[in-house]
Amino acid sequence: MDKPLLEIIDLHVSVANKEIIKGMDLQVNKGEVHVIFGPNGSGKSTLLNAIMHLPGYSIDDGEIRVKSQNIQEMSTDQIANLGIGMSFQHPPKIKGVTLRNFLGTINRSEDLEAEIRALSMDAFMERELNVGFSGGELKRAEILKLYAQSPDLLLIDEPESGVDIENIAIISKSINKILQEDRPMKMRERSAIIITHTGHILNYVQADIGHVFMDGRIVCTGNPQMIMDDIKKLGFSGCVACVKEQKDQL
Ligand SMILES: Nc1ncnc2c1ncn2[C@@H]1O[C@H](COP(=O)(O)OP(=O)(O)OP(=O)(O)O)[C@@H](O)[C@H]1O
Repeated sequence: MDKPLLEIIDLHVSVANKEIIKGMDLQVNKGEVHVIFGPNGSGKSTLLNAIMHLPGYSIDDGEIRVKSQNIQEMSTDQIANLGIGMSFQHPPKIKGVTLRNFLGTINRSEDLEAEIRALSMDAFMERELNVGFSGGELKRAEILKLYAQSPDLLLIDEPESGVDIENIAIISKSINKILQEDRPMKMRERSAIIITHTGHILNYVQADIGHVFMDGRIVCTGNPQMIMDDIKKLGFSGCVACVKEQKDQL
């Protein structure tokens, strides 16, 4: 059995002195795609930002292990070098650095030029990174960045927000390529955590495990499509009622 790619144990994270993640556990194994659903402001982005040790996110308790290594003392760069890549919900603009220069410094893929064309990013290569990019262009650039980086674990924050249906299909194709969807499941080396509001991405990217994240914790885990169907029918208030009912039965 391979070691888990990511283990999160009783994690507590605060931002601006406010506790946002209140004790959560998660394990991601090689080849698994996890999807996290949750209401606005519940702490989903905070989770991904904390895994990457971005500034402003304080890990107050608990542990994050990547490939069995405790990453507590590691910098964002060191975590990325362990094989974790993140695409942001709101990617930062970087003036003075072109998309071409940026990709050149991180590229580990063999066929980047083909993927630049597949994501229709040819015309953006000499532009400053994310400066003036539209919503769809930002997301295509983020996924191209992940493609170049070819990480073992992809952290994808809201790939479909601000993106039209055609672009979701283009972005998903690229995500599937990174996730080696052409291989039988057991042969896939890469994993992902995808945060989604609409669940639209599930029409294109096959997810194995779904989680509902509310008030700083995972409150439910199961089949992603079934969870999404329930959320569409009953809303997140339906999740609250379901979790309460299950607790009452214990
Ligand atoms: N730098 C910050 N300063 C103060 N509060 C912050 C900061 N960053 C995040 N928060 C707060 O932390 C909470 C969780 O935010 P987060 O972005 O993780 O939620 P989310 O579940 O990803 O939300 P959404 O679905 O709306 O993107 C929110 O209440 C947010 O206002």
